Amino acid sequence: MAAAQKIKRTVYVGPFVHSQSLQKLDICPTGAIGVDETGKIAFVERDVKDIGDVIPVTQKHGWQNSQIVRTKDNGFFFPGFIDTHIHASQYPNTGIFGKSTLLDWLNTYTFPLESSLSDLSKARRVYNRVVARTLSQGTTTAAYYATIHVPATNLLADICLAKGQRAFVGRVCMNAMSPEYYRDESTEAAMRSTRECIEHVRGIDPGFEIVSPIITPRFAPSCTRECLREQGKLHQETGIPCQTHISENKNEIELVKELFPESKSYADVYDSAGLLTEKTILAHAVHLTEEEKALIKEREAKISHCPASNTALTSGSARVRQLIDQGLTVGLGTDVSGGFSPSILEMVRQAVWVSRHVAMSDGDQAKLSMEEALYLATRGGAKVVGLAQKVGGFDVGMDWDAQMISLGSVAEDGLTGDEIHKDPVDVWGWESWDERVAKWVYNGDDRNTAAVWVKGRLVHQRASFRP
Ligand SMILES: Nc1nc2[nH]cnc2c(=O)[nH]1
Ligand SMILES: [Zn+2]
Repeated sequence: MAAAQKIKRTVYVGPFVHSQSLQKLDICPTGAIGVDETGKIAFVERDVKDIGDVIPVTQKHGWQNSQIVRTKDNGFFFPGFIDTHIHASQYPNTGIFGKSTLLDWLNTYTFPLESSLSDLSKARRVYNRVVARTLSQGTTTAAYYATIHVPATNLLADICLAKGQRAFVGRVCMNAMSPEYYRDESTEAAMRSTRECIEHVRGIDPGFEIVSPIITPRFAPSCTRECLREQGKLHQETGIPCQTHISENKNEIELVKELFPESKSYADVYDSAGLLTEKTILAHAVHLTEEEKALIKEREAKISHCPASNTALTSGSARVRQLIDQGLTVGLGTDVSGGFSPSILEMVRQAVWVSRHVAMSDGDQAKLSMEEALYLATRGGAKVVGLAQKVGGFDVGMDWDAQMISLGSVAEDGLTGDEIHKDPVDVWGWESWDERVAKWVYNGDDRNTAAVWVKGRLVHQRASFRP
């Protein structure tokens, strides 16, 4: 059964920051957020006169005997990050990509590693670590690709539930153009395995409250038409979300044209199979045509922007400003291990940098601001995974999927050698709140992530954090 954690009513006291809109951050230095026993946000107070004395707030809401959790050291609460695209199975290869590009990278680095997770003890090591690592970096929701293996995929779902990370866990379907040693032997076999994993998740979390299955055709080249169609039928019958890759790399696009000459486009291959819907996550979308963008918008399919991966594999620079301006829904993805980091905070930076390079050729309007990239990492990502009403911000009625950021004490003289390593950010005391957030975005890392909650449950904390 789902880890139905009974939790205590808690008031989270201190500054909080979350996206108000795509362009605007809502920064509230004097906040108090009440989270009830089910992990839902019950109230949000913005003008706590003395955050040292929250009795008046607790009395106002009749929450006298609730637990109090305070920020400290120039800290603030921020919504949990949403990783809309990550290959849990590829985690050991993080940082290993050499000078490869997608299609050779798959054969050289990726298929060998993924196929080795048939060894369940290896899968256990990899999956325990990638869930622990991403939680430590504030990722409260992740859309995971596993491998073709049923036991290992079920294990990933078990680990996410046990550790309390919200997750979409996808058994990868690939019955074409894949190595003999690593492929589904037929459409029937692929669908049987996928259904087994869906039923496993239904068994451990019947309401998909924390862990949900997700139908995962790897990408068009690695599935026969029949296999794509069967997954499309399953997607339409069950309403279970689906994730895949699209238009990442120019050679891949040419390959799809050769393999599916009857289709009008890459997006049309998925659409013809019934895989292009409002519950579909399309990773990359670097080289979409105008027609494809219009079709994706019409189907309300979602986009996962994976800046680190697109740069590492020289796939291209996604025109995110254009995608947003044309009304497409965009979130961020680490795309480990095409991407070199499991950190969504790093993806916020990478999305800003990729947009700067686009701007150097397309003009300033292409630049993404820090605020916009943080929106993509939270509310945008929540829309991509279909949880926009539940997570991504601090609104009453949402779940407390949150992280406490601590920027450390104001910089003093006389730090000893080792102390300088404690905090990656130097705060001087004269910064505005906007400036503090900017310092976290551009200089911060997991050393600043003091604690992480999912649905009100404390799922990660640093030793320095005492709830
Ligand atoms: N980046 C990336 N693109 C893909 N396209 C198909 N499979 C993959 C993968 O594992 N990573
Ligand atoms: Zn991917």
